[in-house]
Amino acid sequence: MNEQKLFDKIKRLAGKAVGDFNLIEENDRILVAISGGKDSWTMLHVLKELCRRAPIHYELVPVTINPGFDGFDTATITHYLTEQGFTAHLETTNGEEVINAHLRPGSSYCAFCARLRRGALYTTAQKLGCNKVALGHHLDDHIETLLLNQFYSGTISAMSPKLLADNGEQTVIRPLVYVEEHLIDQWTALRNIPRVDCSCPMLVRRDQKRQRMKVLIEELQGEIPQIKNSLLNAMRNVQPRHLLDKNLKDF
Ligand SMILES: Nc1ncnc2c1ncn2[C@@H]1O[C@H](COP(=O)(O)OP(=O)(O)OP(=O)(O)O)[C@@H](O)[C@H]1O
Repeated sequence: MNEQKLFDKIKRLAGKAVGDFNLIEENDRILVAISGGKDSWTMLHVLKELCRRAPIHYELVPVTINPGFDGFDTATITHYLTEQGFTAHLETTNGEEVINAHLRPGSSYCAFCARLRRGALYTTAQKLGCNKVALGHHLDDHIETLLLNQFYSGTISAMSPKLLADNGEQTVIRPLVYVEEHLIDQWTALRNIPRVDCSCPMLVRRDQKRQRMKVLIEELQGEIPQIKNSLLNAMRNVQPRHLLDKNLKDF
């Protein structure tokens, strides 16, 4: 597929998610969370294009949380945002210091860092008058989380495409929920989109459990070609009657 066809496909899938879950409404001011990685850049391009053609009015406000790790390349992020016609909002946190001081032994560095970042995103959304926060999680992220939670946490849950944040103020949206990661990989490579990583000292050991889920799904895909769609459908087709949760059913 060429660059345009790939982008059209990604845009169609994101547009479907926006419609299915009512992700964007009139006069929304959406904080678009930009890590500098492929997923968030793709989300920004798609939302910008959908915004251009939308029958309703909404605004996009890209925001990057600088986690404070040495080497985090804010210059590339600012430059690319400016090139795309946006103003860069950078918020610097002392993430590394907080993590080093408060992370309990055995807890996940990445998960702790993500929680801190989420807090910083909500605070920034409030400061900038944004009622929504858009995150770049794609279909593979959703189904990996579904498996991770079953295998390691003993819950049947994943990530919602639309969820009121814990602070009760902002709504988190995930417009790439239907977009497979390989489409994003291919499109960002063809389009020469810059890739900035978080420069975290744990980067090489990062998310090993998630990586395991990724490999497992890839392995099974040989045998079950529709596995990703099937897992996506499982999240849309919960049958509490056939589960064991006493909170969902009287026994
Ligand atoms: N430093 C950050 N500043 C702002 N938003 C962030 C930051 N890091 C992550 N996010 C948001 O959270 C989403 C999920 O983060 P995660 O660390 O899982 O990234 P990822 O799957 O590698 O995505 P990406 O390719 O965008 O980096 C990102 O797509 C982005 O929207």
